Amino acid sequence: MHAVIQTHKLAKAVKGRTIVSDVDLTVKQGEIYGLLGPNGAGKTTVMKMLTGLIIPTSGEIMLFGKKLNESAKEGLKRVGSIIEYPIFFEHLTAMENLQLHCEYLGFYDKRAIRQALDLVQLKDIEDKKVKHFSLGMKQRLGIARAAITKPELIVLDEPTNGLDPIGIKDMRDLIRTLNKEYGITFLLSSHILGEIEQVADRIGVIRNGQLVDEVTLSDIRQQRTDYIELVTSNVQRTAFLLEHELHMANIKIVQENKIRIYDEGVSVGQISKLLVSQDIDIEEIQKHTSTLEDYFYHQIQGGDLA
Ligand SMILES: Nc1ncnc2c1ncn2[C@@H]1O[C@H](COP(=O)(O)OP(=O)(O)OP(=O)(O)O)[C@@H](O)[C@H]1O
Repeated sequence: MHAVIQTHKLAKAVKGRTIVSDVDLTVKQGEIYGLLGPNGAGKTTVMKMLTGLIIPTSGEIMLFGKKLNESAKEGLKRVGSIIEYPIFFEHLTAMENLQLHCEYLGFYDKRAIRQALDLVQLKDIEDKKVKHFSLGMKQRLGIARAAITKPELIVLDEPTNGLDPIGIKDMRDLIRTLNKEYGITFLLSSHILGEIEQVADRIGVIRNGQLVDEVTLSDIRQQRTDYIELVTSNVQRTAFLLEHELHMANIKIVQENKIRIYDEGVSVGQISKLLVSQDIDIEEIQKHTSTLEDYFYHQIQGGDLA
């Protein structure tokens, strides 16, 4: 599939301190890509480089297949973004804010403004000043502003930061709608796995300024393995019984008194019943499910992923 963003060894150092290094990131057309990492990992810095707000110290950015640099910023016309917090003129209405933005861009089209406001479903706000908007409404207005020029890519830095659960769900629905119905590719960032996994197709994990992994959520879900772990003083006989009585083929003795059963379709109850009937002591038996958190915890050890 066509790459909307592709970076090669992207790096940024500020006053001699490296904050982002060696980032090879690919965002494909039509996908929702989530950049996941703890606070301070470098997400904002990467997004600022991708949207031309700061200049990389080294490395390369390809935007829509063309190099992005100081003298070649064409690609940015196809990008809308909210980096950090969306700032508006608080004493003006949504419409007035968007009009000013369009004038600034040299692109004045009242219909486009109306469409953008409709797109984010901001209603009954004709006379309302932005200072009376909730944070969720401001985020929506930010997306409307980013969407005015009908971008093919929207970059959102922590779009759910500070929102309440309903606001978070609304934002997620909005991103999905814009992605599915308008084919807009998204690059989002978050430090909360639970949020990003509900909306992203693919996740890039960033830690200490480096992209440590890039995975699709469906791949991780397939890799997830569930097993039953059993502690007993008689592992040999237990293994024998499981194989011969319950016809299990996927058993592993992991310690002298511990067995893991990876076979599917067998319950803790069935196993307990068999072993009790054979007078085998069970010190412990438990089903383990490796979660997405487990997966990412290994990627971001010591991080504050929620
Ligand atoms: N202009 C700058 N000067 C000095 N340090 C900076 C600058 N910009 C970013 N940093 C530092 O680089 C690191 C990465 O910052 P960045 O804002 O990209 O992280 P982040 O992952 O977006 O985290 P957060 O969600 O907290 O913003 C942080 O330690 C930050 O303090």
